Amino acid sequence: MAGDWSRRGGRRRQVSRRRAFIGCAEVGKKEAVAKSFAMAYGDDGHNLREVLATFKSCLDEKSEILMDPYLAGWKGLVRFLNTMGTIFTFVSKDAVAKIQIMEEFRSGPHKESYRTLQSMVSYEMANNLVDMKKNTERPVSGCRTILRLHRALLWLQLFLEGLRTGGTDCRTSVVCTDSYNASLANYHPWIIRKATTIAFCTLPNREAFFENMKVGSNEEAVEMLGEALPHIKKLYDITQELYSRHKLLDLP
Ligand SMILES: CCCCCCCCCCCCC/C=C/[C@@H](O)[C@H](COP(=O)(O)O)NC(=O)CCCCCCCCCCCCCCC
Repeated sequence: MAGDWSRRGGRRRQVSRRRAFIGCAEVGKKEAVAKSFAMAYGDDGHNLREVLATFKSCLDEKSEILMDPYLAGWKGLVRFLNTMGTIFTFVSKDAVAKIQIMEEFRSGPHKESYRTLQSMVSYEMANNLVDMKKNTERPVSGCRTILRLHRALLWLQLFLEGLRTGGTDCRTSVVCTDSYNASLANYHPWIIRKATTIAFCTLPNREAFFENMKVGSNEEAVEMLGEALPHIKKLYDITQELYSRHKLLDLP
């Protein structure tokens, strides 16, 4: 009996060790995933100056938009967003999901076709990979994924311009809401618009927002925005023209 017990005990210990091992493995995997997420999107003392400069490096000699720095710019913006409070988690999660879709294309069997936004459009159009009407069976295309980030780039441009030109008494939440209503809001259902505008109310005043940007004084922040904005605008305009030419601006 005792033998059984110890055997049973041993087996139980074995099972619990195995469970524990699987548990640890699961925990380990979860921790590894969380760690890699934190490394990619955590607040590693984001440097917004570098992030916005990344967008400047997107254009190649043919004025095509390089995918890698474009995605790197968005990853940097998400890192910054993650310092604005958990209320924006639903936003950063959506952005991360879209960035990861594009990173998969960029590391997949046709990665060269995704080197630039222009090559992506040509490849996906030529191979009939773009869903022109809502057909959930088909895999999500790069064109529709980038279109969502492209629309957000207009919001970013309007928001940064509003911050740059607003006076010291301008309210970040108002600038953010106005920029959102003039851009992304047109593509979001009521519930998303509601959640987003509520989240905007938690934004600090302009002074505190600039401080969180960690780019020096207010004057230095305004100067940095003035340097970055023309490049962001150029990216937006080139993408808008590309999508308009291929009638892709309304992809579902
Ligand atoms: C500083 C605070 C910034 C707040 C962010 C403002 C943008 C608000 C976007 C609201 C998105 C809501 C959640 C997603 C909704 C999606 O349904 C919707 C449609 O996608 P689907 O067709 O696949 O469903 N997704 C989208 O429209 C894409 C949203 C991507 C948002 C990226 C936002 C990154 C923001 C980075 C802020 C950086 C500020 C820098 C300041 C110096």
